[in-house]
Amino acid sequence: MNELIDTVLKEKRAVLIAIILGSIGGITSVALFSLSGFIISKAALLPPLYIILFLAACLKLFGFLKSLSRYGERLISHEATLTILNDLRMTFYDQLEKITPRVFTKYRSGDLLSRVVGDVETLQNFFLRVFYPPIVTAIVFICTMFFTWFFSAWIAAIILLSLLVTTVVLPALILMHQRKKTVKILLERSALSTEMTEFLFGFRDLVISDQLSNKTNDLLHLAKRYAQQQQKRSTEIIRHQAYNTLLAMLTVVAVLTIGAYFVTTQQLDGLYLAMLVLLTLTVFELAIPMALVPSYMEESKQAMERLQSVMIDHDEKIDAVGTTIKKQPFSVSFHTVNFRYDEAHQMTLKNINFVIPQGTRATIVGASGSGKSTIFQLLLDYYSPSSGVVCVAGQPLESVCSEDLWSKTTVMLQQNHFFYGTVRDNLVLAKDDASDAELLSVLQEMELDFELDEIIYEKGENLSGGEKQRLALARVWLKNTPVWLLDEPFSALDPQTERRIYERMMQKTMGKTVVMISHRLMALQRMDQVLVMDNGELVEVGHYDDLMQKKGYLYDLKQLENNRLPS
Ligand SMILES: Nc1ncnc2c1ncn2[C@@H]1O[C@H](COP(=O)(O)OP(=O)(O)OP(=O)(O)O)[C@@H](O)[C@H]1O
Repeated sequence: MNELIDTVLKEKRAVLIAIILGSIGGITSVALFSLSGFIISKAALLPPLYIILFLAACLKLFGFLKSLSRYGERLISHEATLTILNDLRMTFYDQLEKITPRVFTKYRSGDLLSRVVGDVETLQNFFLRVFYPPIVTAIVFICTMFFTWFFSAWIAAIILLSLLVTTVVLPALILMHQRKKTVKILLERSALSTEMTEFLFGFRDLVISDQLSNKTNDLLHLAKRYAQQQQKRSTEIIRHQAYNTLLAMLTVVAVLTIGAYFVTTQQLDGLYLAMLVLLTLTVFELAIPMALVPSYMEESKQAMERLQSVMIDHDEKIDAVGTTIKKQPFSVSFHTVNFRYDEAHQMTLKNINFVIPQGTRATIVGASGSGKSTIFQLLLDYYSPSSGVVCVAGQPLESVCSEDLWSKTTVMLQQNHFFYGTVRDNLVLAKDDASDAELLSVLQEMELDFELDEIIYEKGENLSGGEKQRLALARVWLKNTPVWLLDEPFSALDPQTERRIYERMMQKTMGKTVVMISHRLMALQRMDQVLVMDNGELVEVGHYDDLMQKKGYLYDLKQLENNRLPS
């Protein structure tokens, strides 16, 4: 909550202006209606016309001031709210970026989406309805009280008592009652968003496996539960508003009754009775929204806690400030590295040691599931080793700024994302200042016959597996930093295309540090080193010719491949 208050206080100027304008709006509103009551009573006594004209002019002035200040208050407060929400969303996103992809081990995409969109959106109520309106209401009430005091201390006391019940006692009771319900509504929204996202991701598989109607029913059930929660909340809000309205009406009746009594006992001039009644009615109208403060406050608190909880587990990563990598291309090394994924029962990497000197090329081979891609996960600082040290350019990775590492490394993973948009949009992600001529030349090198303005569907749905891979390779070509990490870059290509693009890659990466993961044991002799993984262990490292001569793991793998795929 303190963090939320700090964020709001960054907009001090807006807060102050909103309070001033809100107070002027409230006071002029009370003045407008009080004066109306006074004019009605005064007119009955047939005063000189100029007095009526003067009072009517004041009435117009109050009306004008009320509208102007209300407009100003809304404008300033909404502008500040949008800035606050923008700041919160950016901060959350920046922090999320630092802990991706490790954050996905605990949170699903839809849940994160619901937090970054829904929970942040919920926080708008904190400033607009919780933070400054009670201050405005208090100021207006205090001014009204002083004004009323001139005419009757008793009536002022009644208003004060009702004020305390409306703004303190009732909200406190509501808050106690509200807590559990607010938690539920955010959780239900999150559950719906999470399932909906997975539903969309897996839509095709659900259709194929004839599970669409089951999953749709699950979703409808979640949507119903969320709608029920929303309905419950709306009912609660209306009920609380009704309590306040009832209280306001009782106060008006009390003021009228006591005022009428004081008129009969001549303790109050009858001229002011209508004014005091209308004043009470107006000032309590301002207090009715106070009934919503507890539920909005609780909801904001829950939303903020949900945002913070994502970060709490990873704050050492968020707060880390690393140094930049000085050398280009840089070496890559693992020193006695052991690693286990959070949920895994056993070590995925066991005692891994290797050095890939700067400007050399290495291929990691091994059976599926032997831990090859996990080496990349650690190298890219997506995960930290359970023990041991991963170094780039001789610097331990934990002391390196991750953004610097990512910007200096050209990476192609097994799964590459394509966004809905043109071929150009998807390529310039790798190099935003690339000219059309450059993009077309890279497409040609990748043997892709695409127009730059051709549309690519979400996740590259309208591309073949091989086209996706070549488009991802085109990005690699464009980024082209001195260090390349490629995970199975040719697995979806036919052997001829693979050979041609492999050849181009070898030309392009001369003098660069390259680490490539490959299932196929093709052209390994052209690499400086081959690293052989088996069941999480690095079982062989060396030049292809030496390893083949040794007739160890690599030799066996090669024999297996030859037997399986006769040349
Ligand atoms: N995010 C994860 N959380 C938990 N376990 C994981 C995760 N990613 C991979 N694993 C497990 O770690 C082991 C090694 O996986 P990894 O992806 O590194 O293998 P690989 O050698 O690259 O396999 P392939 O050649 O099939 O891509 C596997 O048993 C896998 O199930």
